[in-house]
Amino acid sequence: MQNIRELQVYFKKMLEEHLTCLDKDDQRGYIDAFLVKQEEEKSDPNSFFHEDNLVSTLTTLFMAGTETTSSTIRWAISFMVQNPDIQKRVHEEIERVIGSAMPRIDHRKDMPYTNAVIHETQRFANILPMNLPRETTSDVVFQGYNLPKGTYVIPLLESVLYDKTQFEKPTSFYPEHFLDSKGQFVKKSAFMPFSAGRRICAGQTLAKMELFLFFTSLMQKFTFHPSPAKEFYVKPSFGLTIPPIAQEICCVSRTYIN
Ligand code: HEM
Repeated sequence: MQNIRELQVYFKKMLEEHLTCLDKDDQRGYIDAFLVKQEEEKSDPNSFFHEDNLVSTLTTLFMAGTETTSSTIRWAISFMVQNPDIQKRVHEEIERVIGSAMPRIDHRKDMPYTNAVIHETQRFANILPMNLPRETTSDVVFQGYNLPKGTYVIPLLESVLYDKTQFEKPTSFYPEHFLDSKGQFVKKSAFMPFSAGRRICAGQTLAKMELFLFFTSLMQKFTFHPSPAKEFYVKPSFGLTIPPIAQEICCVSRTYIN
């Protein structure tokens, strides 16, 4: 998919296909539910349920929901290559809790170390350091500062994710940030890669499930090593979000899996 325009053309085509076999008593998902609502409200000129909004929300969901997760997984793999001891502990936990079964989301509560590694990946990778830009819709007084209506606001997530009053080793990859002394997972209020407040990431729950399932599935099947031919670096690149730079790595199949 080259750009937003191409994506929109693709979604418009998809809507036409959905319309040809739409059954309001057997809705297949978001698009069908939206189209049924659109039909119900077609006489209302102020309805939000029209084609432009459907294409726009689909484009937003697609763009917000793909690169974010894939960049985070790329960081997680990079951190595993860079930290073989941490990778080994994740493998051990997977062997103990999941074995060769297919990873499921209910495994997560029994996998504090892996969960901490994923949280630490999101904290340390910091893929949206400047969040999404926002604008005040009315005059606001925030902590003694006047922000007139129309003020451009860039909440710096990085300032929280790397806050040394909240994280013991903010500039290191340190999964223990999310573990207590007994090795149990602990939540941190400063863990804000999804932002906070009313405009917090709409896909947060889905993203957390995806990250756990994708990461454990990859780690169950592979051990990740640096390529013997090239030096391995963990460095940020550029993009809509911030992924790591592209690198050659070796993915060695884990033999205990049949
Ligand atoms: C690692 C994965 C993800 C991260 C780190 C992430 C992070 C964020 C952040 C920081 C925002 C801006 C919130 C704000 O303005 O305060 C955001 C917005 C949003 N995200 Fe995510 N996101 C992720 C995955 C997803 C997924 C999987 C979806 C859906 C499929 C999604 C859908 C959205 C949408 C629709 C918004 C806009 C919300 C709004 O403006 O009200 N995100 N995300």
